[in-house]
Amino acid sequence: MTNSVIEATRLGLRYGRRQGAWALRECSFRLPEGRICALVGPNGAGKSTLLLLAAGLVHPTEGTMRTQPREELAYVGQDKPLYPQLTIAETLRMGSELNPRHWDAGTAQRIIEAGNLNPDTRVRTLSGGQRTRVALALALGKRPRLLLLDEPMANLDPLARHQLMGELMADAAENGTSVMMSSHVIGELREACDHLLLVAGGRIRLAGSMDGIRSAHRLLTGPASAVAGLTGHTLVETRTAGRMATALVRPQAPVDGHTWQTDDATLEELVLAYLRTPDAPSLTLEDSLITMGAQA
Ligand SMILES: Nc1ncnc2c1ncn2[C@@H]1O[C@H](COP(=O)(O)OP(=O)(O)OP(=O)(O)O)[C@@H](O)[C@H]1O
Repeated sequence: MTNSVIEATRLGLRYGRRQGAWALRECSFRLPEGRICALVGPNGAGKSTLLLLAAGLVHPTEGTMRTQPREELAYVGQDKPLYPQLTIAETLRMGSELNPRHWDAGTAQRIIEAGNLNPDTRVRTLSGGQRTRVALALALGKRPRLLLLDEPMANLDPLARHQLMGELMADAAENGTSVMMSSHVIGELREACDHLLLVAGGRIRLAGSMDGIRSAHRLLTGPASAVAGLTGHTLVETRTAGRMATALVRPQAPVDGHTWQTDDATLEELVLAYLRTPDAPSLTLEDSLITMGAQA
């Protein structure tokens, strides 16, 4: 089995001492090394909390989080703390001084140049999107084994988003970097990511390789009267319109092809079906299951 870069076992976090609600509860999963993982879920699902735990910036209330040591991981949060009075060049110099053994000046510089940024510009004069680029240059320059990104592209225009995502993914592929990245833009994740973690209400709903999760599901279209006959399969969601129904299922046996038209579900269809149906049974694929003896 591939090494894990993250292993969460019955992980839970409650903000505040006693009365606070649980932001995450009973989360168990592993992230195999080398994956680019999309972290998806509605507002308040627990995505930022999970990334903070993976970055070692907060500690679990219960359970365990095995992750990478500080010098092997880079975390870029939503607020991108940079020193406003420093220039871009000074910011990168600070990065190299803080990471003397790992620093990859070429990569950091390439990310800055690709955004046509002048290294002598002060951070305080940069736009939100330009700051994102500097924060990513700093993170990638660190040459991390695990890169954690909390909605990294949120304030970028669509073109800059597409470009920076391309640069990020090319860099991760070249260096075998494992990435966990939260975003609400499913289209961008579908292109870039090969692994999925869907969180809702502080719980893991789907975990595993993107291909594995997609091939575990079928979208069925057929007569509404036949829905009752689907009990042999794991039913995620059914929707009826007049006499017709669509059903997202995890087939447990061959599907009756005379009754149902069978299609692959898109990533959007899968995510939305699970979010609309909080009671649908969760799925953690084997590649994401915590097993005894696995090493983070
Ligand atoms: N510092 C905090 N103090 C108290 N509660 C918090 C704090 N940060 C987050 N929470 C709560 O924890 C839960 C999970 O929040 P979190 O920010 O992890 O969600 P998220 O999935 O990242 O949401 P979004 O998509 O809106 O960024 C929410 O109910 C939120 O209100």
